[in-house]
Amino acid sequence: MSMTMAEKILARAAGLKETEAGTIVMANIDVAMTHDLTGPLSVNSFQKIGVEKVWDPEKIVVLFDHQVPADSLEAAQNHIFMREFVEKQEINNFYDVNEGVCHQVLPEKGHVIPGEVIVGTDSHTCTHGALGAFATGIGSTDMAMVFATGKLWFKVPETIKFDIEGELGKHVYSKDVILDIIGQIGADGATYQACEFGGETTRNMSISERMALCNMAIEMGGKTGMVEVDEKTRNYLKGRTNKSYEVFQTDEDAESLSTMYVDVSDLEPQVACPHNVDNVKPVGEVEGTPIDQVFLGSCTNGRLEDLRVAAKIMKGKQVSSKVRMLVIPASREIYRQALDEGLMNIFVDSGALVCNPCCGPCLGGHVGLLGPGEVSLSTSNRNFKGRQGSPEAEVYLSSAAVAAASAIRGEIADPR
Ligand SMILES: CC(C)[C@H](C(=O)O)[C@@H](O)C(=O)O
Ligand code: SF4
Repeated sequence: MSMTMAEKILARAAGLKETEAGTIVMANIDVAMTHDLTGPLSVNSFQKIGVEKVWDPEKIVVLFDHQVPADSLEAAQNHIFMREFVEKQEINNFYDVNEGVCHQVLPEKGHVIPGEVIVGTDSHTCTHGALGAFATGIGSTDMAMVFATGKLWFKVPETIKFDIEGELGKHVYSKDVILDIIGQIGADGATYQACEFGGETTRNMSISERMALCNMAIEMGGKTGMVEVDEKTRNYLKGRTNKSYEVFQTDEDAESLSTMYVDVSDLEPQVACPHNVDNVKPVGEVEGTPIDQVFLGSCTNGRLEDLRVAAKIMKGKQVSSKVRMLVIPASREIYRQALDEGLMNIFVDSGALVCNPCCGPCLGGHVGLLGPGEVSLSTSNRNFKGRQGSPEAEVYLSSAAVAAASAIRGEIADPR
């Protein structure tokens, strides 16, 4: 039977020869991730079940990233609570306040393996599909069941394949591609679909760029984002994991597969305007919009390549006196590499603030919140009302290049 990558992975995880979209399967979970914000809810629910020990401590990853270091008494208490859980359950895969954002740290540390089923109590867990896994966000009570049994049921999703073709122009990146797609099909355009990104353009993208695509699958309602494993994937995994893995590919004649053709050859830098991710416009239409803050970071665009692009634009220039710019590398590894490459000097010399790897102001829970009436340009993935602080603030989303150019200009600017 012809199947999609998502169907094949879920069938494998459920111990079945085959399955098809719409079927309910009970899958064995390969990796279960929780963090400082949703972890306490998951652990509370787990404790209510009354099971003493988690099913397999080696398959659980606990990481602190949303409020690190603790910015409130509540956050500090959450951290204490989770550290106690980790110790009691003998969970070795524990990353405290110093590693960075879960969706960057998990792949870096070799927890993301092609063909595996990864669940996390965070909606952007779909990012990990960039390495050919089936990865999805789940609720905290679902996670409690995973902790107890190692299993979770799924309705097998249909797949929408984005066949992305064309060469990206100067200062046009995967962020612009995904914003364009979301703008076209809307915030519910791929509801409960496995969003598979393919085509020549995707194949030419780095793993970081593919992660940015998959990261935002949830912003169009997707169950997960995925990219087929290739040489780049294998190279990325080298040195990060010794685990052998199975590679699954979508059969072109799979029944539950639909395809959307996306031509990006004339694509301009894109910006998502307040207050919805699908309110997307070419940068030219919003050029000149005054901004108060620029946030370069997050699990969407806080990677080394993003920092490089921004540093190149900002080198020798000053951040506008009207703007606060926050640079937050997505992980310690990225931070370290950026230091080695001299990128941090460029940011600091330009007047930007460099913070420790964390989610930062992305969801308004930590450093750099916006006040009423303020406008932010952010490389993250959501711009909902109140997302980065005050409900009376406005958030625009863009690539790192648009963010850097705008920080210098003091208003939304075209990096070209
Ligand atoms: C805190 C967490 C539940 C949340 C998510 O699930 O995505 C956050 O990471 C976000 O980006 O909004
Ligand atoms: S960086 Fe933002 S989107 Fe990503 S996990 Fe953190 S809060 Fe969520």
